[in-house]
Amino acid sequence: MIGLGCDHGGYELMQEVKKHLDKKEIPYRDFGCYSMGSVDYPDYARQVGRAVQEGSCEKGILICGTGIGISITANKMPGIRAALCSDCFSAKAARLHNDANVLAMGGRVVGAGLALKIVDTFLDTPFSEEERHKRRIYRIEHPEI
Ligand SMILES: O=C(CO)[C@H](O)[C@H](O)COP(=O)(O)O
Repeated sequence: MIGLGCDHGGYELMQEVKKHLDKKEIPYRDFGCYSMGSVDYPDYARQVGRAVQEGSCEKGILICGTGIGISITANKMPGIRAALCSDCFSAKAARLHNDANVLAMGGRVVGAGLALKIVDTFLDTPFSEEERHKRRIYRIEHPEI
């Protein structure tokens, strides 16, 4: 299950992402927003972040205008590793190296064609399980080490 969240700046691109996931029969839960009306992105980042923290969603996709505010918010939540991506190389590395569990994108930054490729790359790439990456990820949540 993929958790989806956006603000008004990401709403249109999120509709494209939803159509794409529908075509691929990938299940998702849409936490909103549900229109182009102006909203506050922290509300949606937190709902998706909580679903990923609790395990009801395996991964999340967050979209605001730039992807910046929504990823900053998600990254303040323990256990959430949100990667703001505008290219497939970063999306792949975010999974391989960082075991990112949330993909963030900017609806005013990337076009739908590229965004859907980024989504596919993110969802299809497993974590590398390499020791150095595991150690570094552990250290993200353990600043005392
Ligand atoms: O990208 C964003 C946050 O990082 C927001 O989508 C953006 O700030 C919304 O702006 P506005 O209220 O002017 O439409």
